[in-house]
Amino acid sequence: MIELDAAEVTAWSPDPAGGPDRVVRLLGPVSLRLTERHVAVVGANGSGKSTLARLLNGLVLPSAGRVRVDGLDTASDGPAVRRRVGFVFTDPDAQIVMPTPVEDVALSLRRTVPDAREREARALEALARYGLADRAHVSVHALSGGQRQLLALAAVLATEPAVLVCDEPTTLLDLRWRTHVDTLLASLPQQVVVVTHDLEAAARAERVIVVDDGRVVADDEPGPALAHYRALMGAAPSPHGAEHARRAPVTP
Ligand SMILES: Nc1ncnc2c1ncn2[C@@H]1O[C@H](COP(=O)(O)OP(=O)(O)OP(=O)(O)O)[C@@H](O)[C@H]1O
Repeated sequence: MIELDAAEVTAWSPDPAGGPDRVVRLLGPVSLRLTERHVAVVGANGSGKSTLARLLNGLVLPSAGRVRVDGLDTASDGPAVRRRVGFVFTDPDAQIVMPTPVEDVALSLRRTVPDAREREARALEALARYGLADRAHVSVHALSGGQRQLLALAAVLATEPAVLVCDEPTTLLDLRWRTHVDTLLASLPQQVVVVTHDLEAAARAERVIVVDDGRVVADDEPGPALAHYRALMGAAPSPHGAEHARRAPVTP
């Protein structure tokens, strides 16, 4: 379980008026218990979604309050937390570092699988699982954007994290790849927390957290949470009622 207790993130920021740097609050205080298998985080640009996502695996540490994953504190147990919580960035190029897919996935296994041959075999298995078997030995530059995002996911998932946090994993993808990655994320056995601007994808989560101006302003099932977000953005309600569909009563 992920627990945030009055977690706040502050940073030093230059004063636009030319005065001394000031401390600005980027997020919080936020208190949450995340137990659902699929949680979506939505909000305007610059609202604090990435900051919240990064708190969950210790990429960002709280300036005040605490963040714990299965009882492990992100501030004092960072490496153990990062073994439990995998993180996928919007831009796969931010996390692909090796020349070929098989080497890249193998790199992510370096701590858990000491034997190089076993590591390569496990990397090939992971690539096959995510539909990249025939791309295992090509240059990563020969992969499409969608294939690169799949590779980034495969490399993280190969380490078998208990939780996967994805920061806008489909923003750079076309509709076909977006659907593919969304379907993959929905099928994973682990807890998945996804930051997204895709409200249809958010509507399929069990819980939606709406962030605005560094605060959680709604935290609910998709219907009410996304209605709140649309109202906040001054957007018209969903024409298809997409965010209500999942929760519609089922009549026998
Ligand atoms: N290290 C930092 N120092 C100062 N300000 C920061 C830092 N990191 C983020 N910010 C600011 O904090 C705010 C929230 O940023 P964050 O990246 O969490 O927003 P976001 O909701 O993920 O935005 P987007 O949808 O555009 O990715 C922004 O105004 C950003 O400029």
